[in-house]
Amino acid sequence: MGALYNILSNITFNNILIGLLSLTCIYLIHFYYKHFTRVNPIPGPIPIPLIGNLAVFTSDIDAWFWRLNKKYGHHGIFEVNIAGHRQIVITRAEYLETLMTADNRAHFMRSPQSGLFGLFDFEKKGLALNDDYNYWKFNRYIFTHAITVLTQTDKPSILLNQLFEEMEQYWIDLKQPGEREAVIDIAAWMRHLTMDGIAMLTAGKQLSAMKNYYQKLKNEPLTKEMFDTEEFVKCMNTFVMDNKLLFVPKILRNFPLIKPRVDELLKNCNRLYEKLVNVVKEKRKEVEKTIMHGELNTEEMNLLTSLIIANTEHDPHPQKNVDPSLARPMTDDEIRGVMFDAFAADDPYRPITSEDLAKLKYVEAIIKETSRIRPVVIVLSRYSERPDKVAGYMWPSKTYFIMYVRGISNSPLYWKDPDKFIPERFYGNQEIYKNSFSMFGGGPRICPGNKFAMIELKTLLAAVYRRFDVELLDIHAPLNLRTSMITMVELFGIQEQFITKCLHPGDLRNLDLLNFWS
Ligand code: HEM
Repeated sequence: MGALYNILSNITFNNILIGLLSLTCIYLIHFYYKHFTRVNPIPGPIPIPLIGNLAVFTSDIDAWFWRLNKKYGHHGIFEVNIAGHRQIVITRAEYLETLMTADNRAHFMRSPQSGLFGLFDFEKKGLALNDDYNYWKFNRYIFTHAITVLTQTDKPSILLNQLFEEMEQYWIDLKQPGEREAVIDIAAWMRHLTMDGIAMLTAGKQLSAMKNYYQKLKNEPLTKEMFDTEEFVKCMNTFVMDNKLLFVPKILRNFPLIKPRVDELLKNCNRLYEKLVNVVKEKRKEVEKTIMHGELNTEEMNLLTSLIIANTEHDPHPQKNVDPSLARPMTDDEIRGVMFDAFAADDPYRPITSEDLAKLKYVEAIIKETSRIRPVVIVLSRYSERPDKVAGYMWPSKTYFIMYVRGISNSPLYWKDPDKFIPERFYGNQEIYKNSFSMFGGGPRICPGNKFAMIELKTLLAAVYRRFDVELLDIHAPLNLRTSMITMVELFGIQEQFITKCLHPGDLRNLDLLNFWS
């Protein structure tokens, strides 16, 4: 005890400083030693310890990947480092085969829970960020089943037609008397319409997001309902755009510049979770009541009801010979996780029927060509659980892979004149090079909402262009896109503080001009 006291009392400030510097030096030497002796060294920017490549956090991810692909992507593979994790970026369609194969158990997972993921309760919840294989499989199984049942009905297109009609009325009303045209922020309207649609389809619940947005544009006095809905839309938007923070290494969580942003995102997420869990609880009570009165109408079910009764004795579509670990009902929190995914998954009237939709092949080609040039999801990630050969190299387990979807779908290797907008590429019997177009990803984690999303996109595109003559307000204005986990048109207004800032259509820059057909 005395010796220890002697040692401690002789430590000076200089000793502490030297100690800290030595530790930092050892860490740096260790980091760069590991970097320069890594398995399969391939080209890529040199990482900074802890952070990796700083550009991930400071610049637009889409523009960053585009630049890196031009510099390093020629051989079909390069590497980056995100928050201390080496990531192998694949830029050739032919190298995706192994990562996209449905039964290759080596690459089922998207990424292990690292960075700050643990704070946000994604572990074991939902699908998109769920990285516990067994829980993901359970959620995926129930969600896919529920959404498949829904998309086999006419419900999604009937609902979208109704929503479009509602939006149309607001647009016409926003037009000044005597004018033939109005300036409309299409991106903001589509976001509100999507929120209304998802709320209706998932929970059978009126969110009135469009109505409230319209009232806001009309400068009508705030009601609690308007405030709650706009807050929900704003919270979702904040999560989708600010989720880069999830990759910040745990050790930096309390750093002065990072802490307030993480706290804000966490507060934001918790607000969303609370709202969603309340919806689930309410719906569960309602379902229990209808079951008690023998009134459960399985024809009229929405996604939430399907999720609540899945694997219970009231499930109208029980699956046979199911792995017993998949045969239990979902908890409220698990349902909340799946609903969160459905809301966060972005995309954006004689009513258009499902037969009409099947015929709209050219509209589908336009959607695909737009998505080829500017995919919503520019990169897909996978994490290997076992050693495997990818892009000609043997990789150990626990390797992170990134499939650079935007680079591949714009590569002259697979597309003639890749910069040109040619929907005909997807029309008729044109051959598409395997894995060179992955709008909805591929393999076991392919987007389970893909059919629903296509119905939504086709219905809305056809409905808007059937009724309106659409022109860009400024054809030369740059595309106002922002990429986090997904690429979106930047929304004006929703990013702002709702109470302090109310926008008039005239305030909006870079928007769409609609000439009404009168
Ligand atoms: C234009 C619309 C959409 C696009 C472009 C899109 C695209 C994607 C992509 C690329 C993935 C990753 C797939 C992979 O890793 O291989 C994904 C995953 C997912 N999407 Fe979509 N999606 C859209 C709409 C939707 C909708 C409307 C829903 C729900 C109703 C949805 C639910 C999901 C879920 C839950 C996942 C995670 C699946 C998993 O990890 O197992 N998506 N989506």
